[in-house]
Amino acid sequence: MNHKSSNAAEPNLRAHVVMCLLTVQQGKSLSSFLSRELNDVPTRDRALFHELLLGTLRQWYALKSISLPLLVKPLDNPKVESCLYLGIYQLLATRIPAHAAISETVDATKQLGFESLSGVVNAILRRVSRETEAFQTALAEAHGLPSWMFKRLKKDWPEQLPELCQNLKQVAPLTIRVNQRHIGRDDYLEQLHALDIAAHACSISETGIVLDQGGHIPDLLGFEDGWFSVQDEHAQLAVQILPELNQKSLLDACAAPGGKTAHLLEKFDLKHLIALDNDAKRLERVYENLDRLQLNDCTEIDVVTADACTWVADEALDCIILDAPCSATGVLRRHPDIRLLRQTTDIPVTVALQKQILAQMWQQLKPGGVLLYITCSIFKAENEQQMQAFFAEHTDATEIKIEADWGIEQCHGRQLLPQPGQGDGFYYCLISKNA
Ligand SMILES: C[S@@+](CC[C@H](N)C(=O)[O-])C[C@H]1O[C@@H](n2cnc3c(N)ncnc32)[C@H](O)[C@@H]1O
Repeated sequence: MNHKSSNAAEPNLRAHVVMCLLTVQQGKSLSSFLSRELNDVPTRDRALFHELLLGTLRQWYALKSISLPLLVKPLDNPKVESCLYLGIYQLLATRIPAHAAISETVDATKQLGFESLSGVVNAILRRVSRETEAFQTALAEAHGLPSWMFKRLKKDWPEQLPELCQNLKQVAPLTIRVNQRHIGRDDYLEQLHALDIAAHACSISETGIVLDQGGHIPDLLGFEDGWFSVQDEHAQLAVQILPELNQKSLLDACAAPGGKTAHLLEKFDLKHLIALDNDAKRLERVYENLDRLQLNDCTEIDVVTADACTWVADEALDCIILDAPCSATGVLRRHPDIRLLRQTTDIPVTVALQKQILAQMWQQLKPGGVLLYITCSIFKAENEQQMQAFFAEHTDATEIKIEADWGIEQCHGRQLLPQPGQGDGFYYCLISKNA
């Protein structure tokens, strides 16, 4: 990405953040470019750069709603608009002194070539800095979602809506899954505490630990030796829900980057595991993860690049995990760019793809076998309603009710919504094929 300014001055950190905000507005996901951009940032500034970029995206629509009334006429300029949101974010949600936030952001506006509009940015930021408390209240009260997403969630979760919107604006905790083949959770926690690392056991996942402070994960005890993986608590429930699978054949139908594949191998002594995905690049991460976790030689493993809409197994399988491609609205806290990237028109397309993959995978399952359908979506169209359509069309399918004290029971399956300090939004439905 070229983030050189139109004048000769080297762009400051805020200008660099604004260029990244613009890249997201143009439709690129953070995961496709963030690590490259971070490499261009001096080490001492990386944490600040990361916080400003993700924080502004997290609050994007809330910042938009509170800044609109401050404009005499619409800015109609995505770069200057981004400068404004970034500036307001710093004033209302960080400890950066107001004078520094304002001057750096106004400089960035100029460096990006908008000298004439820098006065508007300056005036609005000064006003926000004079009335911080009122604006902080407005920011906290804003739902912070694009209006189509808000309307859909209002329809799907009317009772939970206010809390849900607030929770979606939070930062997700850093959660790991302990590799039971190397060390037990209690032992690992004890070792972390002995190193003065604040951490606690997850309440629902049997293998999860929440790290109370961030940090550089590869430096954490046992990382190189495969003692743990980073994985959301609610994502860890997939393997907890499944029946015992020792000596069974299993297909992980949308496997990359292999979070659930690895967890399956940590828990069960499978006869055969197929990890399938249509993204060869993402599948490389499955090899890397299984290698680090030392899970390569405990089972016969095939990693397959193929389209799950058409792929046919050589032999029918005992169990299929279908972690379907989805809107990823359940993981907005970890991927705040999804707020800007996802469009309402994406949803029916995604639902149709899920339906096609599900129908194809169902044919690869043995009679008597089980399929676990998973999404990290909080939209009913991808979850409960997808399952209603599936059961209506597949008379050889019977739901196995997930009896649990977590999540919300749906007419089919269970829905987890993002919880403060805990897991993300996930949906699970367990289905058996009539023998
Ligand atoms: C939610 S992610 C899977 C996460 C993975 N199960 C884990 O736990 O690490 C969904 C995956 O579906 C894959 N995918 C999307 N469309 C697909 C298709 N038609 N066939 C196979 N895989 C597909 C994507 O490449 C992506 O890796």
